[in-house]
Amino acid sequence: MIELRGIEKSFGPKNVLRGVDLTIPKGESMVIIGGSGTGKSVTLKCVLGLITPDKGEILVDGQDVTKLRQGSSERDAFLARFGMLFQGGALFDSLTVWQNVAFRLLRGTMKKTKAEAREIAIEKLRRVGLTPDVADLYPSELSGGMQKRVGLARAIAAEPEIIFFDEPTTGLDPIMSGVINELIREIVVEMGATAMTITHDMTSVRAIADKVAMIHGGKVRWTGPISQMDNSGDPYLTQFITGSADGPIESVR
Ligand SMILES: Nc1ncnc2c1ncn2[C@@H]1O[C@H](COP(=O)(O)OP(=O)(O)OP(=O)(O)O)[C@@H](O)[C@H]1O
Repeated sequence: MIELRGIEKSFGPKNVLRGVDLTIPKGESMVIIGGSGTGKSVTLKCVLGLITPDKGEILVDGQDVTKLRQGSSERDAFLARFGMLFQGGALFDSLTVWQNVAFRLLRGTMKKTKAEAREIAIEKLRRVGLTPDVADLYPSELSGGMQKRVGLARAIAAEPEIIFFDEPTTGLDPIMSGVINELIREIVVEMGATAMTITHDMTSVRAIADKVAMIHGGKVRWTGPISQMDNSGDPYLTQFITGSADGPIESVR
């Protein structure tokens, strides 16, 4: 379970987060939506411990993330429980596909032998629809959609309890986006993982979410099950999901 309580974060005069409260129960998939620059990435970075909030608590299974010291063994053990699919895949160009997937299995607390790591990598590649012959290729030899699959295989390689997806469909065509969304949903359900996703893509929201949270004005404006999103009665949420220029959200034209 992930709990954010009263998270505040400013950068200079800019108050980005003004008291974000959010609970993601164990095994649920929460998708965070909101306009550009509303603080979705800042929220995610706070949970990952990459940004320290000015105020508030972030509890992951009761442990306060904001109190873990950089570089401490507690923090390393804590991060080992997370899987992450970054925007754009973020693969290492100089490593082969299987070495990318097995990245965390080749070093640190999860270190396995090279042969074991490669075997797990190939099994995870298969899970995301890639055949073993791609294992020895380099990321630059793959299409964008295949690179996303490799990123997904890497995110699940260490069997994390919690997975983060940052804009998982950016840069993909609508059909490939649909395939990736479906895979994410299947894998999250199958692993019983707790998932937190940031996206602009409403198709992703509908495919991936159990629950949705909309961030606006530095706070969670609305949160609820995906089934209630279309009839929330909240004018901000309605404007956002329908992509309308008219409504309470100011748009710069
Ligand atoms: N390290 C930083 N230093 C200064 N300002 C920052 C920093 N990180 C984020 N910001 C500011 O915080 C605000 C929120 O940024 P954030 O990236 O979280 O938005 P977002 O909701 O993820 O947007 P998008 O959907 O466009 O990715 C922006 O105004 C951004 O300029």
